[in-house]
Amino acid sequence: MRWRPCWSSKPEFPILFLGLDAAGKSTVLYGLKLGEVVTTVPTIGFNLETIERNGLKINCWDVGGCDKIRPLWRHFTEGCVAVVFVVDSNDRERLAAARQELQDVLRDVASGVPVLVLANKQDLPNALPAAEVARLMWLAPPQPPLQQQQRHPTPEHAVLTAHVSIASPAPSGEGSCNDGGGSGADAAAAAGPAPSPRMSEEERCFRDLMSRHAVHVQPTCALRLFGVLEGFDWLASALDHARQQDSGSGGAAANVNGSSNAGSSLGLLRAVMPAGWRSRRQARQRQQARQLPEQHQQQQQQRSVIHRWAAGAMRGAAGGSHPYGASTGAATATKSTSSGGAGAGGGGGGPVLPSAEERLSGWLAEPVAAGDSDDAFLAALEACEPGVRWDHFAHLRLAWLYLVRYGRSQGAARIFQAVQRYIQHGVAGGGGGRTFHTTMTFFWMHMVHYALASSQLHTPMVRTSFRAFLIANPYLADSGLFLRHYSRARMLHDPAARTALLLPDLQPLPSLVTDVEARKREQAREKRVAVVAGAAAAAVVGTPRLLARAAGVASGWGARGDRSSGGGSVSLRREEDGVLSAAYRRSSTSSGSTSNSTRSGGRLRSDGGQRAAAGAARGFHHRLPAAAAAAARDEDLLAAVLQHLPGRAAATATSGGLGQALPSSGLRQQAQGGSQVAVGLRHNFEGRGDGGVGHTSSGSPSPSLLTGWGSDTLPRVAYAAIRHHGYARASELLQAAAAAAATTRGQASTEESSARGTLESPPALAEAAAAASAETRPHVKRAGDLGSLLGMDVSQLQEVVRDVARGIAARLPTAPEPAPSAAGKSARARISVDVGDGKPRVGGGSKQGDCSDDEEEEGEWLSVGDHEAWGVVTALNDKALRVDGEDAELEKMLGSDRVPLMRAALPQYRLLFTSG
Ligand SMILES: Nc1nc2c(ncn2[C@@H]2O[C@H](COP(=O)(O)OP(=O)(O)OP(=O)(O)O)[C@@H](O)[C@H]2O)c(=O)[nH]1
Ligand SMILES: [Mg+2]
Repeated sequence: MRWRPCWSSKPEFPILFLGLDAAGKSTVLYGLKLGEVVTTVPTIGFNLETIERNGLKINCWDVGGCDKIRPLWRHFTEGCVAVVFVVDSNDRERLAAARQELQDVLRDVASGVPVLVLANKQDLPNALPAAEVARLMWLAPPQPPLQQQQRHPTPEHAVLTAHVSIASPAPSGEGSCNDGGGSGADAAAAAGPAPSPRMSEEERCFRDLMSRHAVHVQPTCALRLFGVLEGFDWLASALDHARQQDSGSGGAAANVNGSSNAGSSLGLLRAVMPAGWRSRRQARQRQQARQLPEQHQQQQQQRSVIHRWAAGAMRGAAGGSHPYGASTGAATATKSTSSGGAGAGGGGGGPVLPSAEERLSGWLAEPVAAGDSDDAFLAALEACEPGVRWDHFAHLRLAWLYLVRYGRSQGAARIFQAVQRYIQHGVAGGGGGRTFHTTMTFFWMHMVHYALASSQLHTPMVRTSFRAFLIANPYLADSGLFLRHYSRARMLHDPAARTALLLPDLQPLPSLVTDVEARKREQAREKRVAVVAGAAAAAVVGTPRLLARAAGVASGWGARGDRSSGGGSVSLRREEDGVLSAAYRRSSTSSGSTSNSTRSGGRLRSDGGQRAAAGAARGFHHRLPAAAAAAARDEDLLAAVLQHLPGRAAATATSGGLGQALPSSGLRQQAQGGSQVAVGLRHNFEGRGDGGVGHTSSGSPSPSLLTGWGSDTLPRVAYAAIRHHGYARASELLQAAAAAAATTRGQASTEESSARGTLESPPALAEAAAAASAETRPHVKRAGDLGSLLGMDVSQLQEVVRDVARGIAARLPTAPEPAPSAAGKSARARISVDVGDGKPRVGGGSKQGDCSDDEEEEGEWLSVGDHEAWGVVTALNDKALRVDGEDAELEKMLGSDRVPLMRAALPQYRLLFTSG
């Protein structure tokens, strides 16, 4: 595409991220942008992100690498000032293909443009070292003639020997095939052709091409953000070098620093680019256009689509709104980002999908035939048996199955093969007239992939049950979903869409699962939490005064700590919206009873409720009865859950009858009781407006209620409920489940506090219960806002399913440390460091409980990522912190004599200290 100048005050550099599919381009880009690892799905089209460094704006174009998209690369080359080529070092078989693609694309890139090759995925055990990647890609200096080399007994030995011979002389940095700061001339010397009679024509050609560029091979692990910055340091110096050379030779490089013609990136590019390259390229394009008018026309179309997306992204119009509205649930997990710029705008809440809802309800209501297993379905499909179901349901199912079983790359290939083969056999849809549609197949495969990636983060069951997958992603049932991205003309009437992958012309397909916009916001807040982490660290070294001061600073209360007060505690609590509450509690001990006060937001309050809730946090259980946990059939699970809902509202509700329709589970009676409870609880919620149903349950259900709730339980319940009752009534059930969770929590609180003998008073219990039920309030409110639960649509139901499932999962007593990719989705961490008696005690666990009186203090809360929270818990417990902050800040926080102590004693964990 033609680079369009952006008249901003800062010079801009367009940089291209290229590489085969799944090499890690998007991961690298967002690692660079956010300093975090994001969850990706294949990029269909491109991502465009601006990174600002040292007063420079770098526009990074991350273009999808799958084979169907690679022809698009050339549209992006014009005007780029650097190429970042990402290689999967673990994918040995495709190194040659990667080299070929690099060669092809560099033909369209101006001479002198530096090329940074990232030998990515170095963390994988089979990854080739960067030097070996360089050698195999002909980026390292050529080997001496064979007769001068040792003969290798085995290929493995050859690789090893070659690796040593290349890597050892590298003068700067591991795996560098030429000096990072070196000029293009240096690179040319390294990669250029050498007088080797053994060199093939192909290699000679490649080396000749590469000799026009400065090249650097950098080992990276994008998942750990290792090596990436080093690579870009090289790139920066290479660009700098190019500019200096250019200005030295009288070029217009003064523009770079914003002097004459300031801000014109085009001016900058012209300064950086050697003269004449543009006209050569244009001439080649003209020639191609003459040769292949149709192809040219198609290219023009693609180009205009890219233009539109890019313009959207440049304007920041992408906005991050998810194309499927609320239906994709998890707050931190599912929004599309500025990927490719949403030229057509995301459309906010998105339309209700009545057809999808009906269709999904219909699918779920279908009886599952005895032999209808996933294996049987695939086997019949692969054997092209005539009777195999071949409709939208079947397409989704086959895409889901292949992606779950074979993963991203292999799965995609199998989907294409299966569909193509099936159509070729003429068995699809009664035969005749059907042809394979590349763009349509791609679209659905991508959407299934996206749905899988975004929902599995918080609902693992979507990987094991196709029906659960559908429930979690109901928008997929809409067979017209593609119309949100493609015009009819493009998808249905353009013959090119059948044979090639056309980019959507309305809005880009989602390519990132992580909500990048939210991440950016969170980062801004995370700065502040470092102070709290400092407070926690101070607690470890036993400095109550510093702890107090740090905590005070952290929450803007002023330094109130006092060594003589006997200390206090800092507690952090992460909320669903990513906010972390921080509270410093000073404690004073008198006559055997502890009376604590929490100073927070300028108010002093009793922390009785907090203590009660903290008890609930530690002792909280949702016990699912063994019968239910073992229930193989979803219907039985549903019935068991209904049976164990608290009985308080049984007397008040008579109209719901959710369980009455349960046809064949044999648990009708229990379910019936439960259904009444469900409705009753809802009424109760609505009536009181505060959701306070918890401990007052007159049915006094067993305190061992609902253990075994996992993130899969609720989707299973929901599935069964939807099957038997339809969406509307199922939503009531979910409300009830949420309420049950709250109720149980109240009971657990009682149980816990009585066991500890610390709290028996009803008000405290009430507080704990209220705090617990507050969680369900949003769900109820959401439903209430609709006017009637019966009006609840698919997307809202979906939201409830996810929210509640997440809530319940988060409450499991042994909440595991969140996986990196799941950060921010489900785990909520609570940390407390008590230094009351001068000996720090560290506590941590999943968040619940101590939220009873924090609501008003929201403004005072600090944020922290899950990793930080969990990291602090783990680290403090292990007594293994690595303090990696500015010495000056540390000293401010801890006193200069303590810095070495901290560093020595706590080597493992990184805490960034800021002064707040
Ligand atoms: N083990 C490991 N996995 C990585 C690394 N970098 C990326 N990945 C994973 O590789 C997969 C592909 O990463 P992406 O960033 O989406 O790859 P991409 O190059 O953008 O792929 P396309 O968009 O299809 O062109 C993801 O599952 C990443 O988590 C790495 O350094 N190590
Ligand atoms: Mg990508």
